Amino acid sequence: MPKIRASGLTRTFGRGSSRLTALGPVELDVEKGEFVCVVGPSGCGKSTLLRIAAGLLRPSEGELELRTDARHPAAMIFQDYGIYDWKTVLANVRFGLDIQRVPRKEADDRARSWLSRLGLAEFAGAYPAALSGGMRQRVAIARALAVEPEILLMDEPFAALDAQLRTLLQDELLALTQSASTTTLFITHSLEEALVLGDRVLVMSARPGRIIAERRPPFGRPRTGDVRSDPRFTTLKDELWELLRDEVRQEVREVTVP
Ligand SMILES: Nc1ncnc2c1ncn2[C@@H]1O[C@H](COP(=O)(O)OP(=O)(O)OP(=O)(O)O)[C@@H](O)[C@H]1O
Repeated sequence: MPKIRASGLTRTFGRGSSRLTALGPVELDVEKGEFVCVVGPSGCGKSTLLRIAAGLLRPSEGELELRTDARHPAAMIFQDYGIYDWKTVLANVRFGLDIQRVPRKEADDRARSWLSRLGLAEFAGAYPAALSGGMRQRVAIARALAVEPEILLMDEPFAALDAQLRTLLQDELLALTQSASTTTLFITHSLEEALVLGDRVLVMSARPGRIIAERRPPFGRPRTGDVRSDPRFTTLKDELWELLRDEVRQEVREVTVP
């Protein structure tokens, strides 16, 4: 049984002459423990897909089903971190556990243990304003992983970070999701990122976004960031870009030609 299944999933926005089909139809199965990356031109509906998966938006047609049990929910990480500035780092990481009514002591212990895994132990009592962008993003990751989610939904979580930090966090995410067998749906603009992280990379068309191709990077599991220097890496990246180029052109044409 797949952990995520979309069938005939479509989303439109607006009405009448301003009606716009943003996404679909999308057919998608993500198996337990699989890491699936989605790439596609700007505006093709990637975030819409993820927001539907997170229950923040409803499909217009079709459905998207997440199969989790109550103890291991789905967690979502956005590009803009989504952490609360008025809560300490520890309280931010404990947030999902508090919602799940995990007893205080256990929640504290679990939150602290995730903070130390992500190198943030000494910042437990700090407020997010005192942290760098990379540290804030690690708080968001710790918060999502602390609930031990069965499914992790990530919308360009590293897009705002510099290249070095991004590489570092990709490697951390690889290690964390592999050790916990988390099922992950990950949106990115970066083909490199998709190839480092994904068991599968799905390529979406220009709007309305449909899945037009799929590639399986031939790097085994457990995997580390070393795959970046694998000769097959560049070949695959070129191949993905080949698939994507026409879609990006189409999107640019739509934006520039009224
Ligand atoms: N709430 C909304 N109301 C109206 N239109 C919307 C809404 N949300 C998204 N759209 C439109 O739907 C289309 C898809 O948007 P979406 O944000 O899902 O694309 P995306 O692939 O994530 O884009 P990007 O890569 O630039 O982040 C866009 O044309 C966008 O303007």
